Amino acid sequence: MFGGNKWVPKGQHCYVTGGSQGTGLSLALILVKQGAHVSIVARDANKLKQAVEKLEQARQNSDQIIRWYSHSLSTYEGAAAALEEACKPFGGRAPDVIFNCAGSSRPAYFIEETPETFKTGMDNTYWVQAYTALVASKMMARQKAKGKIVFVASTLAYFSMVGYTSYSPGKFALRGLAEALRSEFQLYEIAVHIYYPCTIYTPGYIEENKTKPRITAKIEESDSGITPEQAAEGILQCVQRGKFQHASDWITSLFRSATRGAGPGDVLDPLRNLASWNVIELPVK
Ligand SMILES: NC(=O)C1=CN([C@@H]2O[C@H](COP(=O)(O)OP(=O)(O)OC[C@H]3O[C@@H](n4cnc5c(N)ncnc54)[C@H](OP(=O)(O)O)[C@@H]3O)[C@@H](O)[C@H]2O)C=CC1
Ligand SMILES: CCCCCCCCCCCCCCCC(=O)[C@@H](N)CO
Repeated sequence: MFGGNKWVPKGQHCYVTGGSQGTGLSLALILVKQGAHVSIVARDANKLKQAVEKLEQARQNSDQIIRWYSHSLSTYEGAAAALEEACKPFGGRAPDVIFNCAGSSRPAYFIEETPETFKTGMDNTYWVQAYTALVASKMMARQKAKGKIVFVASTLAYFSMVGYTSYSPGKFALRGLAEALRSEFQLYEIAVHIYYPCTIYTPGYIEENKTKPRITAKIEESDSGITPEQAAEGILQCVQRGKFQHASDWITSLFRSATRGAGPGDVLDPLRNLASWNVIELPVK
């Protein structure tokens, strides 16, 4: 209760999806520096190789297993193959922690979406994390392993706005999944966490800005954003503080406390609710 059992990465197998760049790579680096075994998964093999070179430079001891796996995680087959391969060096044992960082966003006006782009939006927000949770939890339950599963959502999993019709529904869905799993996985002692970042200055952010409607970018100016290192620290804090849900910025905390769902709140929520009671509608007026 008083933080006595802080999770320590050293010697743990951390499975980091989206670990080839941005937030996932920053997280992988922190974990390697703290002595963890780290497996990173993404699609582009070249980026993965380069990322592993960086991780190797941060290695703390010769026992650390640091590997990359190239798979698309938005299909069940890809998610299952990636996890199976990554567990081989550990004798097939499930990872201690699954960090679901993979995801991407392609903002646009809704009427510009096609059935394909609209569906890809869901693949790269919801399925890209949900299938990994499914294969990993089957493995953990079968092995009676008390693992941890962490999701990375977004401020846009608490509220949505113009430009994000192909992105925020999938992030909202991750929230629904995490809340259900938090309840259900008490059966297996698998811990579930979900982190809600605001804007993160990453390669993915540069990419999404190429299609972002100007009005969307304008509204986002209220959010000062964080670095991938700060986001990685936020993800780690979820696990180390044993927090089911966590955000690193006040705007996201405001939206969380105003739309609380089934997760536990904190003592500042009543104050936040007072503060957000009228302002929260700003972006849609
Ligand atoms: N940047 C931001 O402003 C915000 C980001 N987020 C969320 O945070 C997470 C990290 O974002 P960010 O750091 O910007 O990431 P980046 O866009 O910079 O990197 C995304 C990573 O995920 C991998 N990836 C994407 N799609 C797939 C897929 N289908 N299968 C396997 N790997 C995939 C990419 O590799 P590859 O393409 O080679 O597969 C890459 O490693 C994402 O879930 C994102 O939605 C949330 C709020 C704000
Ligand atoms: C007093 C309250 C005022 C509230 C004003 C509204 C502020 C809007 C902040 C939007 C933040 C979006 C962050 C997530 C971005 C994201 O997930 C994408 N970059 C996708 O990667």
